[in-house]
Amino acid sequence: MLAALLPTPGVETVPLSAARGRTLGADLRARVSHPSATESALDGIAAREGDTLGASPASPVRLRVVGESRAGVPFPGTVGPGECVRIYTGAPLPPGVDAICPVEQLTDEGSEAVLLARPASPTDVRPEGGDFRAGATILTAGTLLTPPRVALAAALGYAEIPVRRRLRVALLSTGDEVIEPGQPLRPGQVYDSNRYGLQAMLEECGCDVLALGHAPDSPEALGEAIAQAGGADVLLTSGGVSMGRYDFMRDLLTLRGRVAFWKVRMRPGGPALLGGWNGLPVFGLPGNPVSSLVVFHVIVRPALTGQPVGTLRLRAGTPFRGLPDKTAFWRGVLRGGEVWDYGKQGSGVLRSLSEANALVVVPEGGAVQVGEEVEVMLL
Ligand SMILES: Nc1nc2c(c(=O)[nH]1)N[C@H]1C(S)=C(S)[C@@H](COP(=O)(O)OP(=O)(O)OC[C@H]3O[C@@H](n4cnc5c(N)ncnc54)[C@H](O)[C@@H]3O)O[C@H]1N2
Ligand code: MOO
Ligand SMILES: [Mg+2]
Repeated sequence: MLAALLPTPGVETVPLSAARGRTLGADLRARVSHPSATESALDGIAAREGDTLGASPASPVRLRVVGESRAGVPFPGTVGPGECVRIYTGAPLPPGVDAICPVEQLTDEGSEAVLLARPASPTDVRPEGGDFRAGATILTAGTLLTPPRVALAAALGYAEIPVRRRLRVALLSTGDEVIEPGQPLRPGQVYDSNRYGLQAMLEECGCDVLALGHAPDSPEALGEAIAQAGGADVLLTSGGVSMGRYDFMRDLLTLRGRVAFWKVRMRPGGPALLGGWNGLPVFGLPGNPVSSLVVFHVIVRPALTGQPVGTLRLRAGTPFRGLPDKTAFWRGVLRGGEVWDYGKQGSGVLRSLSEANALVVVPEGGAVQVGEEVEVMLL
């Protein structure tokens, strides 16, 4: 799917402050080492380890204080036998020094420090390059820039970084009965929840949304609406992909574009479609509100972002039924380290999707008993 249909977006440069949620466009090598020098992890005094070995409350060790090393302001000299410097967290270790005694284990008498315990070095020393070394490739192209990775990019020495251009995704709701929220609702009509849910999911994964609004159930109107998607990288539609007389998406794409796949052995989301229209990839999501959002979660988002859906394994607190010919993605809730069936699994029950916090993946033909482990996607 990725190789055949989706464009590889170009790369642009953005300041680090605008990088969160973007995808890295090139490998990043460390421009510096971190730490940039071997430094202390504690506030205390730094000395030669050999001078400190016997220190205990019963036999304190006295060392002459010859200066201090602060973060960013190293001690300029060398520390000799019987000497020490005051040192602070992040400050470079002066030459000759290899042990840190924290303030909690010494008395500072001004010109002398009295050590009451033997330092627990080398754990309190952070070696130069212990996090990363200058020149090493630390972040690779295609990586999603989470907040810790933005911080890491800054630590590597980058003020701006190459990121993949945001995908421009056109979004179209279909259905004669589908109307804008806020209007009076006649019996049989439904507010357009898919448009807002899908738009929010697209924004969450860093896409620019081209809102095409809504088209009624006619091939002509659908064709006209789809033609408005020019300039987008991908089109997402919802509704009209199943078996009804007024479900036109598949026929329309078969006649005027192409269909790469229609129907996926999953529930919800069974009638999902992937096709093309003048070179534009088209995801036809089912109209049922839960189905469209679950297909987005399981298929569309990984395709758009290149990021696999993370899963974990949890014990089932309730049984989960399986389906003979489909993988089921049941709505679940996490409770006491287990996952429980939310119930109300109908594809139109949007409220249960909003209250669930997990999709429980039950493989085709399987069923899960209480206490068994099951694969879970967090929502
Ligand atoms: N005979 C069969 N019938 C159905 C099958 C099947 O295999 N055989 N599949 C069912 C499954 S599974 C699903 S899922 C739905 C998919 O339906 P469509 O994609 O054709 O969607 P519509 O018919 O247009 O609408 C279905 C349902 O969703 C509501 N809807 C549509 N758009 C929106 C929107 N933007 N916001 C909120 N709700 C929306 C619509 O009113 C309908 O209730 O087909 C089954 N049928
Ligand atoms: O597969 Mo449909 O999506 O059950 O409702
Ligand atoms: Mg239908």
